[in-house]
Amino acid sequence: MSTFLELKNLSIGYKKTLVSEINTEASLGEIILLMGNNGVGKTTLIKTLLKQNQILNGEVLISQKSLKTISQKDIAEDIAIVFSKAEIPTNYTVEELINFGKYIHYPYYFKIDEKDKAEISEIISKLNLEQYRHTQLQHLSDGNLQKAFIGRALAQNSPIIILDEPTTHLDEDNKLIILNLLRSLAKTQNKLILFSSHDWRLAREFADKIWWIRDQKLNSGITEEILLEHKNFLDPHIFDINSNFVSPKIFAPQLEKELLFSFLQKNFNEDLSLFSITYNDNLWTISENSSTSYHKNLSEIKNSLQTRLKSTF
Ligand SMILES: Nc1ncnc2c1ncn2[C@@H]1O[C@H](COP(=O)(O)OP(=O)(O)OP(=O)(O)O)[C@@H](O)[C@H]1O
Repeated sequence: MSTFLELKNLSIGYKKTLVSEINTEASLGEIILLMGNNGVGKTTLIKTLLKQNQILNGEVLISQKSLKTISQKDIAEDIAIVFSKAEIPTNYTVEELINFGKYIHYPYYFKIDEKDKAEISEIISKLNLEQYRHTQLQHLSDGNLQKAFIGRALAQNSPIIILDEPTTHLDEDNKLIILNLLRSLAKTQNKLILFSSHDWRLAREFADKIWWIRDQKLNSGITEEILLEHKNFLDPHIFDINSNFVSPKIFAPQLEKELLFSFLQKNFNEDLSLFSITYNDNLWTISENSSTSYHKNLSEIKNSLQTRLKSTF
């Protein structure tokens, strides 16, 4: 894979610098998750790449061309942006929206030709939007709306697709559909996909790399390497609702780990660090010194821990 997008000593922001000395790169076929707390500058970075915001220092190279030499009009040849829900144009159908992706290449009076039409039909079918082809955007579900915007970006045929918080308004099912779709686009169509989110769980499952903004710096790396370096990102201690509660050691896949943590935190006000709880083959094992017990579900775990705590104290 060769580098397609390079950020060199890049500083971004407004009057005030938000992130400085960004040095990183990305290749076609990669999917990159842009992370960081509210207000760190994720949208500002995206706007800078789209030339909607001035570079404060350093440079951006797309396919070895400096962004400074690419006109704002031509940037759409390189980067497609997928809008979020807030920006729905009303009274357009799915097909009309996806057609717009083609217009960036032609003057305003242009009419799309047969080849473009065939390509648009293929995009609609790939996104499973056939039955909504003539539906107006305001009547679509959030997931299908997001797909229609992705369709527009695909019609644009640009090598880079950027999405600002694409999953924020989506339920879990739609989130998975969209993320799987993005992953398959990166891999099968060799697109470079950059999307921002607050959700670290998405990183592990969907991103090849993380760009992570903190303390005015952008850290970048292979997802698993960043997560190994910062194990606390994977700890489920996100919402500390119970100050006396101390978690047992939990050995389980991330989702089960988070759910068990959340369940225990709601039900115990004690230090459970003496216990280890392991999930394997749909069975939970509680170990404490030399005693071990097996449980099928969370309520059984709760009963067992309560009994053990009573006998300890
Ligand atoms: N046009 C502007 N002029 C000056 N400051 C701005 C402008 N737009 C945004 N900012 C400020 O820049 C900072 C970063 O904003 P930005 O939207 O890039 O953050 P973000 O990381 O995308 O946040 P969020 O996760 O909340 O979307 C914020 O403090 C914001 O108020």
